[in-house]
Amino acid sequence: MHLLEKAPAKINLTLDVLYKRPDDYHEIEMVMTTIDLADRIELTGLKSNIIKIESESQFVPSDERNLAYRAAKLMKDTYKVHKGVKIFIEKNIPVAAGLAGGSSDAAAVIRGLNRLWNLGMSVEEMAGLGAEIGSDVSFCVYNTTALARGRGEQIKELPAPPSCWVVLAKPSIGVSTQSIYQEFKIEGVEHPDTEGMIAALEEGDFGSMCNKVGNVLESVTLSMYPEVRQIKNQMELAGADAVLMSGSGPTVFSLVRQESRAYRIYNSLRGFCDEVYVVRMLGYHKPLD
Ligand SMILES: C[C@@](CO)(OP(=O)(O)O)[C@H](O)COP(=O)(O)OP(=O)(O)OC[C@H]1O[C@@H](n2ccc(N)nc2=O)[C@H](O)[C@@H]1O
Ligand SMILES: Nc1ncnc2c1ncn2[C@@H]1O[C@H](COP(=O)(O)OP(=O)(O)O)[C@@H](O)[C@H]1O
Repeated sequence: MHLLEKAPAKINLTLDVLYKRPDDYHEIEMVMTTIDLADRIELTGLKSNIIKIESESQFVPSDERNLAYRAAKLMKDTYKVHKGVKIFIEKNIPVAAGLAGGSSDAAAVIRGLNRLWNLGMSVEEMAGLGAEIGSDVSFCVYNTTALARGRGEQIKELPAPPSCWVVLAKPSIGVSTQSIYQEFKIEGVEHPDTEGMIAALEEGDFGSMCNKVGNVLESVTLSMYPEVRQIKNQMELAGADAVLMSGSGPTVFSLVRQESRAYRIYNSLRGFCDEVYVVRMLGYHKPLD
């Protein structure tokens, strides 16, 4: 048997750090949503009891370091499944970019194997298992717009953002999430208005959503990588309605109401940034005026 799962990227509309925990993780609060830039995961049942990873991308490991492999292994071990699977990953999401590509692949494998092996898991069960792989995997299992708390694994679904354009630009550097959290200092931090962002989504208010974006990790990554600041400045100059770095970076995104302006930003960035995308938000809330 053979099946497909889409694994979309996420962006952070907010990311706040509340405190550092004794287990060395940070207690966080973030509003995230999925966008129409996705990896494609193909699962094929195998008679032999192995997990095989295939991808044409040179950037993802094809062994047990791959988060998709770890998801399949965890599913097999937890549910004592004595069957094999081949996982083909069509990689479209930039790697180590703050877009949760690896986490989304892992989540898609969990959703897909739940179907392939008829395990009957609920979304909550799949998200709980996903949390054992990484902090962003639970959100990716839900594949929606949500408030994530704890170390990222406590998920509360929210209404989808008002429909708009998203321009993404990733400079040609990879950023280690761990190193950004390590450099982060809580003293003097300007916390984003998470409640205000939730209210903006509930009201479907595009302008208010743009006013409330904020990410406390942004200044850490901007100070380490000047090219990220350059992209941010360029997007602001080209007329974005809101500009923010996603996750620990280095991808920066613009939210834009008008399609023509989204392409103006896209064209203004292509000169000095190889990876630029224009996509839409996923999910539908309310059309813009
Ligand atoms: C910053 C965020 C925002 O969505 O995403 P990305 O930039 O990676 O997309 C997440 O918090 C990242 O999630 P994820 O990449 O799954 O993190 P994990 O693999 O669990 O952890 C990687 C490392 O980040 C740090 N970490 C992660 C989550 C958290 N709440 N506190 C932390 O301090 C820890 O040092 C950990 O060792
Ligand atoms: N399926 C996968 N796709 C992308 N990266 C993966 C995957 N499996 C493991 N990785 C590793 O995970 C790290 C983080 O990748 P990714 O999830 O793309 O970034 P981020 O957490 O910044 O959104 C990379 O160093 C990469 O080598």
